[in-house]
Amino acid sequence: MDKTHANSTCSNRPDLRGEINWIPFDAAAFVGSSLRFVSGDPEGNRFRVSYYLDSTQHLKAKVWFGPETEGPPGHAHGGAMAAVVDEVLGLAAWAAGYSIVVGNLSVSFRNMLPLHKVVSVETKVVSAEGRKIMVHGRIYCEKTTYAVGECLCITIQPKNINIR
Ligand SMILES: CCCCC/C=C\C/C=C\C/C=C\C/C=C\CCCC(=O)SCCNC(=O)CCNC(=O)[C@H](O)C(C)(C)COP(=O)(O)OP(=O)(O)OC[C@H]1O[C@@H](n2cnc3c(N)ncnc32)[C@H](O)[C@@H]1OP(=O)(O)O
Repeated sequence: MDKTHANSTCSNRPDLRGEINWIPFDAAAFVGSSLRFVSGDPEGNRFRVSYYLDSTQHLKAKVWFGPETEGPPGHAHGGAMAAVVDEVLGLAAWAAGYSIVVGNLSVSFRNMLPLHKVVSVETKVVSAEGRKIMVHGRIYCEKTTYAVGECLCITIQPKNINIR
């Protein structure tokens, strides 16, 4: 057997089920098929993602970090975590009704994230002032926080966006 996978859960389907009271959120139906970089390959070895809304309508995600997200040996690349924060927090603004792109993203890496792990992402739209929508969030599993993100989203004209 390939040593890399001998002790991993990679060959098993990661459990991306939501928590109690989370309702599945169909991101592709909502924003079109362009959102592929992080969540577009549900059978792949990079990320696998399921989206949900919690009981307070905040966007949540379950994310599996596969072997192709590797940075430090056995752990996720910081850019992989940043990409997840970018997509999930940006999508949270869309789910809250804002047509945005991300203008500024700040990510603090708090703990190394082991490969093959399923983690949760929580989001909260914390303010909306003019065109500036601030979304906060974090990647976590149980009591461990892997990354914290602050995402400044800027509204754009929906007519300038080609959703497909
Ligand atoms: C894929 C993204 C979506 C693309 C649309 C496609 C389909 C839509 C459908 C679905 C999408 C759904 C979900 C997407 C969710 C997540 C995707 C991941 C998120 C991304 O991956 S998304 C790509 C990366 N993203 C960019 O590629 C942005 C490049 N950039 C620009 O397109 C412009 O730069 C823009 C539009 C941001 C602003 O340009 P602009 O000319 O319209 O407006 P302006 O510059 O006047 O700024 C107005 C006020 O925002 C302040 N402001 C602006 N930028 C700031 C910054 N960085 N920091 C602090 N403040 C900032 C100004 O200071 C001013 O503030 P004030 O009014 O107070 O003076």
